[in-house]
Amino acid sequence: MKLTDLGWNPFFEEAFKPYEQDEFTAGRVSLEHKHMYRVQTESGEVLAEVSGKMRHNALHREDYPAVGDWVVLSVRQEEQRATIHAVLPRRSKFSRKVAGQVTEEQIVATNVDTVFLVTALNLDFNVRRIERYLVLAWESGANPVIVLSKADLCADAEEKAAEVEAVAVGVPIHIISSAENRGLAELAAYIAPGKTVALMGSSGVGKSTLVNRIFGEEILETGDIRHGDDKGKHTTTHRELLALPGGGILIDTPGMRELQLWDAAEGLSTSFQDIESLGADCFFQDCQHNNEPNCAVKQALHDGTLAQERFDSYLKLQKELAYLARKEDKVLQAAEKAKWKKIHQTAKKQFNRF
Ligand SMILES: Nc1nc2c(ncn2[C@@H]2O[C@H](COP(=O)(O)OP(=O)(O)OP(=O)(O)O)[C@@H](O)[C@H]2O)c(=O)[nH]1
Ligand SMILES: [Zn+2]
Repeated sequence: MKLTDLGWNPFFEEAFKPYEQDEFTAGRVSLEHKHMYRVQTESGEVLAEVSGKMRHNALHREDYPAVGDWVVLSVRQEEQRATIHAVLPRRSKFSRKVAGQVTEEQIVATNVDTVFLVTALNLDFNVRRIERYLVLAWESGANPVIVLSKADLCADAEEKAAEVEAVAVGVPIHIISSAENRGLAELAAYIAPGKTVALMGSSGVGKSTLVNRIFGEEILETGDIRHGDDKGKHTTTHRELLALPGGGILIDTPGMRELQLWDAAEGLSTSFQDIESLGADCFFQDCQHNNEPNCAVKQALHDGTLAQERFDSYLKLQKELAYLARKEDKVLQAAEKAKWKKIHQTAKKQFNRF
Protein backbone atom coordinates (compact mmCIF):
# COMPACT_ATOMS: atom_id res chain seq x y z
CA MET A 1 0.00 0.00 0.00
CA LYS A 2 1.20 3.50 -0.81
CA LEU A 3 1.16 6.16 1.90
CA THR A 4 -1.02 8.36 -0.33
CA ASP A 5 -3.69 5.62 -0.16
CA LEU A 6 -3.73 6.26 3.58
CA GLY A 7 -4.10 10.03 3.16
CA TRP A 8 -0.44 11.09 3.07
CA ASN A 9 0.01 14.46 1.38
CA PRO A 10 2.49 17.37 1.03
CA PHE A 11 1.46 18.73 4.44
CA PHE A 12 2.62 15.59 6.27
CA GLU A 13 5.57 15.16 3.95
CA GLU A 14 6.80 18.58 5.02
CA ALA A 15 6.24 17.78 8.70
CA PHE A 16 8.13 14.51 8.33
CA LYS A 17 11.25 16.15 6.80
CA PRO A 18 13.16 16.49 10.10
CA TYR A 19 12.91 12.70 10.58
CA GLU A 20 13.80 11.73 7.05
CA GLN A 21 17.55 11.19 7.39
CA ASP A 22 17.24 8.56 10.15
CA GLU A 23 15.72 5.11 9.95
CA PHE A 24 12.24 6.45 10.50
CA THR A 25 9.04 5.48 8.76
CA ALA A 26 5.68 7.23 8.68
CA GLY A 27 2.49 5.38 9.51
CA ARG A 28 -1.15 6.13 10.26
CA VAL A 29 -2.86 4.99 13.45
CA SER A 30 -5.88 2.79 12.72
CA LEU A 31 -6.76 1.61 16.22
CA GLU A 32 -5.92 2.49 19.78
CA HIS A 33 -5.61 -0.27 22.38
CA LYS A 34 -4.77 0.44 25.99
CA HIS A 35 -1.10 1.22 25.54
CA MET A 36 -0.67 -0.07 22.01
CA TYR A 37 -1.53 1.30 18.64
CA ARG A 38 -2.29 -0.47 15.41
CA VAL A 39 -0.47 1.47 12.71
CA GLN A 40 -0.69 1.17 8.92
CA THR A 41 2.54 1.62 6.99
CA GLU A 42 3.71 1.23 3.42
CA SER A 43 4.92 -2.26 4.23
CA GLY A 44 1.94 -3.45 6.22
CA GLU A 45 0.46 -3.19 9.67
CA VAL A 46 2.47 -3.00 12.88
CA LEU A 47 1.69 -2.90 16.58
CA ALA A 48 3.36 0.11 18.10
CA GLU A 49 4.17 1.58 21.48
CA VAL A 50 5.05 5.12 22.41
CA SER A 51 8.76 5.60 23.16
CA GLY A 52 9.86 6.22 26.74
CA LYS A 53 11.09 9.65 25.83
CA MET A 54 7.81 10.61 24.25
CA ARG A 55 5.88 9.33 27.26
CA HIS A 56 8.16 11.28 29.57
CA ASN A 57 7.60 14.50 27.66
CA ALA A 58 3.86 14.07 27.23
CA LEU A 59 1.85 16.44 29.38
CA HIS A 60 -1.65 16.08 28.02
CA ARG A 61 -3.83 13.62 26.20
CA GLU A 62 -3.23 15.43 22.96
CA ASP A 63 0.48 14.66 23.15
CA TYR A 64 -0.32 10.97 22.61
CA PRO A 65 -1.36 9.37 19.31
CA ALA A 66 -5.00 8.91 18.37
CA VAL A 67 -6.82 7.20 15.51
CA GLY A 68 -6.13 9.10 12.30
CA ASP A 69 -2.75 10.41 13.38
CA TRP A 70 0.38 10.23 11.31
CA VAL A 71 3.21 9.04 13.50
CA VAL A 72 6.99 8.73 13.22
CA LEU A 73 8.04 5.11 13.70
CA SER A 74 11.06 2.91 13.99
CA VAL A 75 9.88 -0.47 12.76
CA ARG A 76 11.13 -3.93 13.71
CA GLN A 77 9.80 -5.53 10.58
CA GLU A 78 10.46 -9.16 11.47
CA GLU A 79 8.34 -8.80 14.64
CA GLN A 80 5.79 -6.47 13.02
CA ARG A 81 6.35 -4.20 15.99
CA ALA A 82 7.31 -0.55 16.14
CA THR A 83 8.08 2.34 18.44
CA ILE A 84 6.34 5.67 18.02
CA HIS A 85 8.67 8.66 18.43
CA ALA A 86 6.41 11.54 17.48
CA VAL A 87 2.95 12.52 16.27
CA LEU A 88 3.00 14.73 13.18
CA PRO A 89 0.95 17.94 13.43
CA ARG A 90 -2.77 17.39 13.01
CA ARG A 91 -4.87 19.04 10.35
CA SER A 92 -8.02 18.45 12.34
CA LYS A 93 -8.94 16.90 15.67
CA PHE A 94 -12.36 15.83 16.86
CA SER A 95 -12.46 15.70 20.65
CA ARG A 96 -14.99 15.26 23.37
CA LYS A 97 -14.78 14.99 27.12
CA VAL A 98 -14.27 11.41 28.30
CA ALA A 99 -17.50 9.87 29.52
CA GLY A 100 -18.14 10.14 33.23
CA GLN A 101 -16.88 12.58 35.82
CA VAL A 102 -13.23 12.83 34.85
CA THR A 103 -12.19 16.11 33.26
CA GLU A 104 -10.07 14.81 30.41
CA GLU A 105 -9.97 15.07 26.67
CA GLN A 106 -10.81 12.12 24.47
CA ILE A 107 -9.62 12.40 20.91
CA VAL A 108 -12.12 10.58 18.74
CA ALA A 109 -10.34 11.00 15.39
CA THR A 110 -7.76 13.24 13.75
CA ASN A 111 -6.83 14.41 10.27
CA VAL A 112 -10.40 14.08 9.12
CA ASP A 113 -11.58 16.03 6.06
CA THR A 114 -15.30 15.33 6.26
CA VAL A 115 -17.23 14.14 9.27
CA PHE A 116 -20.57 12.38 8.80
CA LEU A 117 -22.76 13.14 11.81
CA VAL A 118 -25.16 10.23 11.73
CA THR A 119 -28.53 10.38 13.48
CA ALA A 120 -31.31 7.86 13.03
CA LEU A 121 -34.73 9.11 11.95
CA ASN A 122 -36.51 6.85 14.40
CA LEU A 123 -37.60 7.59 17.97
CA ASP A 124 -34.02 8.43 18.77
CA PHE A 125 -34.09 11.53 16.58
CA ASN A 126 -33.05 14.61 18.51
CA VAL A 127 -32.20 18.02 17.07
CA ARG A 128 -30.44 19.13 20.25
CA ARG A 129 -28.04 16.23 19.98
CA ILE A 130 -27.25 17.18 16.41
CA GLU A 131 -26.52 20.73 17.61
CA ARG A 132 -24.10 19.32 20.15
CA TYR A 133 -22.31 17.19 17.53
CA LEU A 134 -22.08 20.21 15.27
CA VAL A 135 -20.34 22.33 17.90
CA LEU A 136 -17.62 19.69 18.21
CA ALA A 137 -17.46 19.11 14.46
CA TRP A 138 -16.92 22.81 13.73
CA GLU A 139 -14.30 22.95 16.45
CA SER A 140 -12.50 19.95 14.94
CA GLY A 141 -11.61 21.64 11.69
CA ALA A 142 -13.30 18.97 9.55
CA ASN A 143 -16.31 19.74 7.36
CA PRO A 144 -19.54 18.43 8.85
CA VAL A 145 -22.18 16.60 6.81
CA ILE A 146 -25.40 15.56 8.50
CA VAL A 147 -26.64 12.07 7.70
CA LEU A 148 -30.18 11.19 8.73
CA SER A 149 -30.32 7.41 8.67
CA LYS A 150 -33.05 4.73 8.76
CA ALA A 151 -35.45 6.82 6.67
CA ASP A 152 -37.45 3.62 6.14
CA LEU A 153 -38.51 3.83 9.80
CA CYS A 154 -39.80 7.37 9.50
CA ALA A 155 -42.90 8.81 7.85
CA ASP A 156 -41.86 12.46 7.98
CA ALA A 157 -38.20 12.43 7.01
CA GLU A 158 -38.44 15.69 5.04
CA GLU A 159 -40.00 17.52 7.98
CA LYS A 160 -37.29 16.30 10.29
CA ALA A 161 -34.65 17.33 7.78
CA ALA A 162 -36.17 20.82 7.75
CA GLU A 163 -35.92 20.93 11.55
CA VAL A 164 -32.26 20.04 11.27
CA GLU A 165 -31.68 22.61 8.56
CA ALA A 166 -32.86 25.34 10.90
CA VAL A 167 -30.07 24.54 13.36
CA ALA A 168 -27.39 23.67 10.81
CA VAL A 169 -27.34 26.52 8.33
CA GLY A 170 -25.07 25.78 5.39
CA VAL A 171 -24.36 22.18 6.40
CA PRO A 172 -25.24 19.53 3.80
CA ILE A 173 -28.02 17.21 4.98
CA HIS A 174 -28.66 13.76 3.52
CA ILE A 175 -31.61 11.48 4.15
CA ILE A 176 -30.59 7.87 3.75
CA SER A 177 -31.72 4.33 4.31
CA SER A 178 -29.29 1.45 4.12
CA ALA A 179 -32.24 -0.93 4.23
CA GLU A 180 -33.84 0.62 1.15
CA ASN A 181 -30.68 1.74 -0.57
CA ARG A 182 -31.71 5.37 -0.46
CA GLY A 183 -29.30 8.30 -0.65
CA LEU A 184 -26.18 6.16 -0.53
CA ALA A 185 -24.70 7.30 -3.84
CA GLU A 186 -24.73 10.92 -2.67
CA LEU A 187 -22.66 9.97 0.35
CA ALA A 188 -20.21 7.96 -1.69
CA ALA A 189 -19.43 11.20 -3.52
CA TYR A 190 -17.69 12.60 -0.41
CA ILE A 191 -15.25 9.73 -0.36
CA ALA A 192 -12.41 10.77 -2.65
CA PRO A 193 -8.86 9.43 -3.03
CA GLY A 194 -6.59 10.74 -0.28
CA LYS A 195 -9.50 12.19 1.70
CA THR A 196 -10.56 10.97 5.10
CA VAL A 197 -14.19 10.66 6.11
CA ALA A 198 -15.13 9.88 9.72
CA LEU A 199 -18.50 8.61 10.88
CA MET A 200 -19.78 9.75 14.26
CA GLY A 201 -23.02 9.10 16.03
CA SER A 202 -24.70 7.24 18.83
CA SER A 203 -24.44 3.49 19.01
CA GLY A 204 -26.85 1.71 16.70
CA VAL A 205 -27.65 4.54 14.29
CA GLY A 206 -26.38 2.39 11.43
CA LYS A 207 -22.86 3.68 10.78
CA SER A 208 -21.26 0.34 10.03
CA THR A 209 -24.22 -0.86 7.99
CA LEU A 210 -23.96 2.30 5.91
CA VAL A 211 -20.29 1.72 5.21
CA ASN A 212 -20.94 -1.86 4.18
CA ARG A 213 -23.75 -0.78 1.83
CA ILE A 214 -21.65 1.91 0.21
CA PHE A 215 -18.90 -0.56 -0.52
CA GLY A 216 -21.15 -3.43 -1.41
CA GLU A 217 -19.26 -5.78 0.89
CA GLU A 218 -19.04 -6.48 4.57
CA ILE A 219 -15.98 -4.49 5.50
CA LEU A 220 -17.19 -3.62 8.97
CA GLU A 221 -18.86 -5.55 11.74
CA THR A 222 -22.44 -4.44 12.31
CA GLY A 223 -24.89 -4.83 15.17
CA ASP A 224 -26.57 -7.61 13.20
CA ILE A 225 -23.48 -9.74 13.14
CA ARG A 226 -22.33 -8.96 16.63
CA HIS A 227 -25.56 -10.10 18.18
CA GLY A 228 -26.41 -12.84 15.69
CA ASP A 229 -25.32 -16.47 15.47
CA ASP A 230 -22.39 -15.62 13.22
CA LYS A 231 -20.16 -14.57 16.07
CA GLY A 232 -16.57 -15.40 15.38
CA LYS A 233 -17.20 -15.68 11.67
CA HIS A 234 -15.27 -12.50 11.07
CA THR A 235 -11.59 -13.17 11.17
CA THR A 236 -10.39 -9.79 9.98
CA THR A 237 -8.81 -7.66 12.69
CA HIS A 238 -10.91 -4.83 13.92
CA ARG A 239 -9.73 -1.42 12.80
CA GLU A 240 -11.34 1.95 12.94
CA LEU A 241 -9.44 3.40 10.01
CA LEU A 242 -9.74 1.73 6.64
CA ALA A 243 -8.14 2.53 3.30
CA LEU A 244 -10.84 1.80 0.77
CA PRO A 245 -10.27 -0.22 -2.41
CA GLY A 246 -11.41 2.64 -4.64
CA GLY A 247 -9.35 5.25 -2.79
CA GLY A 248 -10.41 7.32 0.17
CA ILE A 249 -10.05 6.60 3.86
CA LEU A 250 -12.81 5.90 6.30
CA ILE A 251 -12.86 6.15 10.07
CA ASP A 252 -15.73 4.37 11.78
CA THR A 253 -15.76 5.52 15.39
CA PRO A 254 -17.37 3.44 18.14
CA GLY A 255 -20.89 4.57 18.98
CA MET A 256 -21.08 7.10 21.76
CA ARG A 257 -23.58 7.01 24.55
CA GLU A 258 -23.07 10.55 25.70
CA LEU A 259 -21.37 13.40 23.97
CA GLN A 260 -19.95 15.89 26.41
CA LEU A 261 -18.28 18.96 25.05
CA TRP A 262 -14.57 19.51 25.17
CA ASP A 263 -13.01 22.97 24.63
CA ALA A 264 -15.11 24.27 21.78
CA ALA A 265 -15.60 28.01 22.07
CA GLU A 266 -15.03 28.52 18.36
CA GLY A 267 -17.22 25.58 17.44
CA LEU A 268 -20.00 27.09 19.51
CA SER A 269 -19.63 30.45 17.75
CA THR A 270 -19.67 28.85 14.31
CA SER A 271 -22.62 26.63 15.12
CA PHE A 272 -24.62 29.49 16.59
CA GLN A 273 -23.59 32.20 14.18
CA ASP A 274 -27.24 33.25 13.93
CA ILE A 275 -27.34 34.13 17.62
CA GLU A 276 -23.86 35.59 17.76
CA SER A 277 -24.50 37.92 14.84
CA LEU A 278 -27.79 39.01 16.41
CA GLY A 279 -25.78 39.72 19.56
CA ALA A 280 -23.59 42.13 17.61
CA ASP A 281 -26.65 44.37 17.25
CA CYS A 282 -27.40 44.48 20.97
CA PHE A 283 -27.01 47.89 22.60
CA PHE A 284 -24.46 46.66 25.12
CA GLN A 285 -21.39 45.03 23.68
CA ASP A 286 -21.29 42.47 26.50
CA CYS A 287 -25.05 41.94 26.48
CA GLN A 288 -26.00 38.68 28.19
CA HIS A 289 -29.42 38.81 26.55
CA ASN A 290 -31.11 38.68 29.91
CA ASN A 291 -32.96 41.88 30.61
CA GLU A 292 -30.70 44.46 29.07
CA PRO A 293 -32.43 47.22 27.09
CA ASN A 294 -32.29 47.15 23.29
CA CYS A 295 -31.28 43.51 23.15
CA ALA A 296 -31.42 42.22 19.58
CA VAL A 297 -31.59 38.60 20.73
CA LYS A 298 -34.59 39.21 23.00
CA GLN A 299 -36.21 41.09 20.12
CA ALA A 300 -35.65 38.15 17.75
CA LEU A 301 -37.11 35.78 20.33
CA HIS A 302 -40.09 38.10 20.66
CA ASP A 303 -40.54 38.32 16.88
CA GLY A 304 -40.18 34.59 16.55
CA THR A 305 -37.23 34.84 14.13
CA LEU A 306 -35.16 33.01 16.75
CA ALA A 307 -36.63 29.89 18.33
CA GLN A 308 -36.63 29.81 22.13
CA GLU A 309 -35.42 26.17 22.09
CA ARG A 310 -32.40 27.13 20.03
CA PHE A 311 -31.52 30.00 22.32
CA ASP A 312 -31.90 27.75 25.36
CA SER A 313 -29.67 25.19 23.72
CA TYR A 314 -27.06 27.87 23.06
CA LEU A 315 -27.11 28.99 26.69
CA LYS A 316 -26.90 25.42 27.91
CA LEU A 317 -23.89 24.56 25.75
CA GLN A 318 -22.22 27.84 26.69
CA LYS A 319 -22.73 27.05 30.36
CA GLU A 320 -21.34 23.57 29.88
CA LEU A 321 -18.19 25.00 28.27
CA ALA A 322 -17.74 27.51 31.08
CA TYR A 323 -18.15 24.78 33.68
CA LEU A 324 -15.65 22.60 31.85
CA ALA A 325 -13.14 25.46 31.69
CA ARG A 326 -13.38 25.93 35.47
CA LYS A 327 -12.88 22.22 36.08
CA GLU A 328 -9.95 22.08 33.67
CA ASP A 329 -8.41 24.96 35.57
CA LYS A 330 -8.69 23.00 38.80
CA VAL A 331 -7.17 19.89 37.24
CA LEU A 332 -4.25 21.96 35.98
CA GLN A 333 -3.77 23.57 39.37
CA ALA A 334 -3.79 20.20 41.10
CA ALA A 335 -1.24 18.82 38.65
CA GLU A 336 0.97 21.85 39.18
CA LYS A 337 0.69 21.47 42.96
CA ALA A 338 1.59 17.78 42.80
CA LYS A 339 4.59 18.59 40.64
CA TRP A 340 5.92 21.14 43.13
CA LYS A 341 5.26 18.88 46.06
CA LYS A 342 7.40 16.24 44.40
CA ILE A 343 10.16 18.75 43.69
CA HIS A 344 10.13 19.93 47.30
CA GLN A 345 10.22 16.39 48.64
CA THR A 346 13.16 15.51 46.43
CA ALA A 347 14.96 18.68 47.48
CA LYS A 348 14.29 17.98 51.17
CA LYS A 349 15.58 14.43 50.89
CA GLN A 350 18.76 15.66 49.27
CA PHE A 351 19.11 18.41 51.84
CA ASN A 352 18.71 15.90 54.69
CA ARG A 353 21.58 13.90 53.37
CA PHE A 354 23.98 16.69 54.19
N1 LIG B 1 -34.55 -0.22 9.47
C1 LIG B 1 -33.26 0.02 9.29
N2 LIG B 1 -32.35 -0.54 10.11
C2 LIG B 1 -31.04 -0.27 9.92
C3 LIG B 1 -30.62 0.60 8.88
N3 LIG B 1 -29.26 0.70 8.94
C4 LIG B 1 -28.87 -0.07 9.99
N4 LIG B 1 -29.94 -0.66 10.57
C5 LIG B 1 -29.90 -1.59 11.72
O1 LIG B 1 -29.50 -0.91 12.90
C6 LIG B 1 -28.71 -1.77 13.74
C7 LIG B 1 -27.39 -1.09 14.10
O2 LIG B 1 -26.60 -0.94 12.95
P1 LIG B 1 -25.03 -0.72 12.98
O3 LIG B 1 -24.61 -0.43 11.58
O4 LIG B 1 -24.33 -1.80 13.69
O5 LIG B 1 -24.93 0.60 13.87
P2 LIG B 1 -23.63 1.43 14.32
O6 LIG B 1 -23.99 2.85 14.25
O7 LIG B 1 -22.45 1.00 13.52
O8 LIG B 1 -23.48 0.97 15.82
P3 LIG B 1 -22.17 0.97 16.74
O9 LIG B 1 -21.15 0.11 16.04
O10 LIG B 1 -22.64 0.42 18.05
O11 LIG B 1 -21.73 2.39 16.86
C8 LIG B 1 -28.54 -3.07 12.97
O12 LIG B 1 -29.46 -3.99 13.45
C9 LIG B 1 -28.87 -2.67 11.52
O13 LIG B 1 -29.39 -3.72 10.78
C10 LIG B 1 -31.61 1.16 8.00
O14 LIG B 1 -31.36 1.91 7.05
N5 LIG B 1 -32.92 0.85 8.28
ZN1 LIG C 1 -28.63 41.11 23.94
